[in-house]
Order: sequence, then C-alpha cells, then structure tokens
Amino acid sequence: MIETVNLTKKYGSFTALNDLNLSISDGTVFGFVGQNGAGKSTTFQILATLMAPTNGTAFVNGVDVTKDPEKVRKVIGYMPDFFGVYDQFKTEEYLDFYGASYGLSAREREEVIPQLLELVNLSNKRDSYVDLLSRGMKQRLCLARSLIHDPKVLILDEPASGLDPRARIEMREILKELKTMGKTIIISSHILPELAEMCDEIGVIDNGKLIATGTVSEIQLKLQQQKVIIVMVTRDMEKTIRFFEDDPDVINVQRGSNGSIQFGYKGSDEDQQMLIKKAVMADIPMLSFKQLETNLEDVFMEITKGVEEG
Ligand SMILES: Nc1ncnc2c1ncn2[C@@H]1O[C@H](COP(=O)(O)OP(=O)(O)OP(=O)(O)O)[C@@H](O)[C@H]1O
Repeated sequence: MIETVNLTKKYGSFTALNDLNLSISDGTVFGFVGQNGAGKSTTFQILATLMAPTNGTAFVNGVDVTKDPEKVRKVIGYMPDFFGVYDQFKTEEYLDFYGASYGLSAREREEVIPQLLELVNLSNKRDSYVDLLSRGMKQRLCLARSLIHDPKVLILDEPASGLDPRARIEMREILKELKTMGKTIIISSHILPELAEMCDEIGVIDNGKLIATGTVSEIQLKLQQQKVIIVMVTRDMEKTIRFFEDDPDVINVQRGSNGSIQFGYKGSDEDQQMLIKKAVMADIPMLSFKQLETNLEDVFMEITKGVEEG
C-alpha cells in the first residue's frame, strides 16, 4: 500500500507538489502521468525517502516515510530517472556491489544475480562494462539493481524514457512479469499510452496537483469533460464545501486560499446553471462562481500523444 496525505513540497517559494492525496493498494500497477515538471520525480523522491516533504506525509507499506525512512528503504526498490557513471564496473560486479550494500551474503548474491540478469535479459552481458551497454540495457540493469533485495514496492521514475520502440516493448514485458510476481508498482511517464497497457490505475498530475485518477478510459473521459470551477465565499466554508461535494457532477473539491474553493465539474452548461441556482437557494454566501480557463486540454493533448512522438 502506498498512500500520500496532503503531500506538499516547496522549493523556496515555488510549490512543486500541492496537497497530493494518493492511495494505491497492494499488487496494483499505478501509472503516474504528467507533463515535464509536473511533480512526478519530486513525489517519487519523497516516497523513496531521499527528500523530506514540506508538509503532509506518505506511507509505504504502512510506514511513514518521514518517521522511519530506514524501514521504508527495506521494502522499496527505486529506479531514478538518471543513471550514474560506473565505468569501473562490469554488469555482474555492479549488481554484486549493490547486493553487498543491501547486506546480501556472498551466497545470496550468487543465487539472486543470475536470476535478475535473466529477468532483465542481460545474462549475455554479465561481463560487459556497464558504460558500454546501450541505453535500454542500462535502464534494464538499473531495474535489476532496484530489485536486488526483493522489494515489495517498486518506484520507477520514467523507466522507458529515451528508449526506442523495441526497447520500450522489452521494458514493458519485464514490468508485466513483475506485476505477475505480485509487486506493487508506481511508475511515471509523461505519455499516457506508454502506461495505458500495463497499468491498473492512472493518476494525472499537473502543476503539482492531482487532477484525475482512475482507469485509463475513465481518465480520458474525465480530462475531456472536466471543467474547473472556483467559488469565492465570505464565510461558511465547511457548509459550502459540503454543498458542492453533494453534487454528483462535482469532483475533487479543494479548499484554496482566501476563501476560495476549487473543484472539477463534469455537468453540462444547463446542469451548471441549476447548480448556481441551488447554491443561491441554499444560502451559500458566494461572492463569485467562475469557470477557470484551464490547461486541462493541453494536458490531455500532451499526455495522450503517441509514444513515437513523445
Ligand atoms: N531542487 C529543486 N529546486 C528548485 N526547483 C525544483 C527542484 N527540483 C524540481 N524543481 C521544480 O519542481 C517542479 C517539479 O519537478 P519534478 O522533477 O518533480 O517534475 P517531473 O514531473 O518529474 O518532470 P520530468 O518529467 O521533467 O522529470 C519543476 O518545475 C522543477 O523545475
């Protein structure tokens, strides 16, 4: 289980993650999709205990990442979106080095490393220098490294980025195999079709905010249909939030600053007129009700691009 609770990260005055709430059950493959700079790597680095959040927290396998990072590290495998330089290592030595750093005995390493090389199709490269591997091979080696201690949870930051179509398919096949092994996987990409086939659920992040979650087809529908509304009230914030939450076309009501409330709306223009009327009749002290000019359409266009174009 992976859970984030109001997860917020600020870099100076810039908010990279804004009140992110995610819940991913055991055994799920969860795709985290968003444009460049949306906040994916920031989320993953917090989940991997490499960075502390500014506010909120996250739980991995029930353990709070801010309170017991050591325990979290034991159950996660993290694949960052960059690959370091390891010119002195051959493939097998590289995995051996990581196995030893995780405290695996020589015997355990001897057993597990050939299995991992087999899983990522690198058995025939065991004696090659890491720096001489192709990009796709390096990515697969990096994945093998993240699996060395048999973690329950995998956090994979753009594992298919920069790969050619064939290497992408290879990566996808390996991930499918990991899914059948029962791992909980959170995987990011800036392209929805890349994740569509292998993920049970998808979350879309934009400007540090989660703007939609669900299955791929649910997401596509939501992003196409959703408007974003901002309501300003002078008082009765809680009552107003409850009022809008009760409407079946309202999604994801969030409290903003200075008396504002923001939510997604999937009703028609007529439904929206009714909603305003009902709000007035319910004595909601609205100063304004405004439909935002959103870039949801841009997000939709960007993340649904074909993989070849991405
Ligand atoms: N150390 C940092 N200092 C300041 N700003 C940062 C820092 N790290 C990230 N950011 C900013 O935070 C935002 C989110 O970055 P993040 O790397 O999480 O995005 P991302 O969704 O992973 O993007 P990409 O797909 O390009 O990897 C970006 O605007 C980025 O410029």
